[in-house]
Amino acid sequence: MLRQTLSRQASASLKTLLKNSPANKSPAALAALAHSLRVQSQNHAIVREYSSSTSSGTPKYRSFHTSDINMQAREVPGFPILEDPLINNHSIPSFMVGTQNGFLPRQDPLEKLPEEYKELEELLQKMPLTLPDGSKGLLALGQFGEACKSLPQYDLSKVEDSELLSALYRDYTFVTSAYLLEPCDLSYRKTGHYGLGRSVLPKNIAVPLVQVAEKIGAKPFMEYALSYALYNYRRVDKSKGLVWGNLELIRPFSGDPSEKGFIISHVTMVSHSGELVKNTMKTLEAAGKHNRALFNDSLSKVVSTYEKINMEMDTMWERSLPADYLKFRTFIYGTKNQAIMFPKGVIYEGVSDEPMFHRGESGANDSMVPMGDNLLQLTENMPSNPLTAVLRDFRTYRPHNHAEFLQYVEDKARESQVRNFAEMDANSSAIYLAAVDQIRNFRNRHWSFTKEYIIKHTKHPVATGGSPIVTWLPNQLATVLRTMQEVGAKIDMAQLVPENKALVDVLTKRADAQARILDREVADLRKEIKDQDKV
Ligand code: HEM
Repeated sequence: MLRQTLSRQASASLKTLLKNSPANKSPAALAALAHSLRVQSQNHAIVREYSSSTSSGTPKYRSFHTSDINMQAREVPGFPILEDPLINNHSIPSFMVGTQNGFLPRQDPLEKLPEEYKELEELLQKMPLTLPDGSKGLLALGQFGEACKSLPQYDLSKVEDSELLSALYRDYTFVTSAYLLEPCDLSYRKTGHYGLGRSVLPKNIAVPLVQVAEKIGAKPFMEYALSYALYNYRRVDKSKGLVWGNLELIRPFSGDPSEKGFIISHVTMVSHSGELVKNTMKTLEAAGKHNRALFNDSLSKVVSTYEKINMEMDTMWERSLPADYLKFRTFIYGTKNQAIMFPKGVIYEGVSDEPMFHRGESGANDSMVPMGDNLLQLTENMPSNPLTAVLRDFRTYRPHNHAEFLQYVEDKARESQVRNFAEMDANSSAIYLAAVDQIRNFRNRHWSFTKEYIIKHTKHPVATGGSPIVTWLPNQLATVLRTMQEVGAKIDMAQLVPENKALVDVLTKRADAQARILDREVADLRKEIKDQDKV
């Protein structure tokens, strides 16, 4: 009944939106809008429920049901993707997959809160370890927790503007993480050990945070896309692009230039994701229709887009220095699988007496690599083990529309048998191998980041997202390398055009060598860092 009512509300809002919004003319935009409203109505029905199970350590806050949402989505053919980001629309969610905005928000993030939230805005301005004028902020002085006491408990129940909701969610998650992790940061800077975080989130923070999280269908804790990285940039010159040099952070924790480099590098990479989405959809369509020429062309474009993204990623080394990472990392830890900081989770005062546990902010919640994993059917080639279960869990920590889209790509690739279709033709196989190699390139560089930015500086066994630091990333990288070996071994080299022959030769040899090195590295690091089988 509730669902029917919400559906009726959704279609009424759809009519109003279509009437008022001249930008919504394209069929894809209309389909996406209709879909979003159905999803919104569906989500409202779901996210308000709380799970009763707590003793097992499962989060009390219940996550959404992808399958329910998919049932709704079947009414439109394929997955509705925004061709126009509808930047003037403040009703549909800020995060909706599009061929222009990709996985970035439809509108640039709201930079400053309206006057009625001035106490929250001022608190955030004074929060960072180092303020823009070089002086010490509240976190450096250990005064943030105390300062939170004077924050009014705003009532957010009437807020409906999606842009404002996104900004409030971002800002409350920043306050929450700073509040909970301030003691850990102080302790880490003094002793090199994190110690206990705060275990109770006061109600003037917890209640509005949960209100806004419910409204946008998110977990009430900092997320990669919805707050820390993809909703945290501003263009210096509004007429210029999303490029390094034209982007600043909205909310820093530390104010260190390396923190800005770390976050903004994610944004500049994701700025290419629209192109990736477009060609992923074309590849799926081509495989479904057995259209070899379109398949080769669109999958080649997927490869060249990942190349751009990987080149952008490589600039991380100079934009954010390995020696600086641990200076700002403390604030992005989660409360799940963090036995040292949050052994009993966190109680949200005024919301529930049961503790909640959430994974911390992590690039694992970015959607570009999961989309590639699903398109190339790598996800289903992952071993069936607890580490792969963590990968699945990470996929619930992102905007609903991204999660649904990833599910769609996974289902569609399986239905169209993307890998088999590629393997039926030697030259398509070579392009498929090149696409998997881009995912290898990403994961291999990423594994180097993890060794250089983290493992060299701390023996803390768990990453910010709550995964075991030595074993989790190699679980996926090893799958990629194994897939390359499997595919490479089946290619009939005599059928390849000369450039593909050279390519296949290089890619398969490199995959063999890297697989051997990775095994050795993991075995050695397991001796240095404990608890690597705990997930
Ligand atoms: C200094 C740079 C970086 C470091 C030290 C780093 C560290 C990590 C760690 C430790 C994880 C494990 C998950 C967890 O948090 O529990 C992770 C996962 C991940 N990160 Fe990063 N990261 C960096 C940059 C990036 C960038 C720029 C991206 C781009 C979007 C990214 C995307 C990912 C992805 C996709 C995963 C999941 C990996 C997989 O599926 O195998 N990371 N990151």
